[in-house]
Amino acid sequence: MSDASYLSLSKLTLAYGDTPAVPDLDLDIRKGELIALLGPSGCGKTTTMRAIAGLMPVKSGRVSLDGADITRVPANKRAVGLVFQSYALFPHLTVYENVAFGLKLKGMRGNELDAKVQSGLKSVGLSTFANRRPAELSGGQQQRVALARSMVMEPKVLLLDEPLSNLDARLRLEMRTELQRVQKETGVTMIFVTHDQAEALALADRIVVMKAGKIEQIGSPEDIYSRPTSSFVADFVGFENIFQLDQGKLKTSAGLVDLSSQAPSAAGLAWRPRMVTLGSGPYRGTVRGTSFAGDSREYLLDTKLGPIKAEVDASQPAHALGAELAFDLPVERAALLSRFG
Ligand SMILES: Nc1ncnc2c1ncn2[C@@H]1O[C@H](COP(=O)(O)OP(=O)(O)OP(=O)(O)O)[C@@H](O)[C@H]1O
Repeated sequence: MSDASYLSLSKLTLAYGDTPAVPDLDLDIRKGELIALLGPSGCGKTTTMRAIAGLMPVKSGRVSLDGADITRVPANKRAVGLVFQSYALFPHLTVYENVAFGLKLKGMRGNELDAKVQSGLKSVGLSTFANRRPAELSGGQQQRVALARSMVMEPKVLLLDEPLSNLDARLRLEMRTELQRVQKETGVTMIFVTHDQAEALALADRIVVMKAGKIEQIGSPEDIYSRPTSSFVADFVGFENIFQLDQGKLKTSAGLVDLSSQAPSAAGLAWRPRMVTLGSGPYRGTVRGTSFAGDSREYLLDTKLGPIKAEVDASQPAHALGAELAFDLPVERAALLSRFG
């Protein structure tokens, strides 16, 4: 095992009966990494997590962890923790008893048990809530109990399935920081599933973008945000102006359109709205829609390239609906897509 493959999925194929869900997946995760599995509904995120946890039979391929093949090892013998979106706390047990539950099953008792539970509660800031029951806690606090309950088991890998999706916006931000802190403090390898790109960008060391059971791109948050390599990833992370290149020109519904400078070698180009130059350039558009977003203003333009979205600083003079504007899609600012469609 190298450092780069603490948890390794090799040619992993997963199916529900005869319906394939994940074909031939390869993924290597380093010890101590915080990984986000990101992708639209149905792309296979949960299925992949279930296979790592041992809750899904593997059709073919291999899962290895810390140098051992765990493909056929039962879930409770894998040292893999799982935190569900619904927390799954025992309602009749106190916070303390919930955190102690798994340790007791392992036979831990007395002072050793007490010390572990106290330290688990402390690590998520819930020491003073030990005697409450789950129903007497906020969603964020319940999530912390679920986290503490998994962490005290000292898993080699902790899997979190949409861990923040049941929380309101403020708690979500709070728990993001909390998750990151616990992960950095303990150094546990964490994989979390999300379909929220902002969450993945904010939390992860590396993001794995999945599409239809396959990995579309793996990279740092900066890579995924700024350098998507396919039109699918570009679209998923908020690029709006996405074009296929054909003979060095932009392919549009009205035919091929020249670029404003030499075409790079790529299958396609993509621009975020704020990468579009508004007010000068070789193209013309008519303002069809405008929306104000505090710091910026977004324009929807009707153009011969099709609809173009541009975003400018709100301090710039506003343009009225129907105004004719020049614009540019600067080639040097575009994301270069090596795969289109
Ligand atoms: N119990 C099941 N039986 C049959 N097919 C299933 C089952 N669970 C999931 N699938 C299928 O497997 C594929 C992957 O589903 P999975 O739940 O892993 O996706 P996901 O990315 O986690 O989606 P979501 O974000 O909606 O949870 C989908 O095509 C889905 O329809």
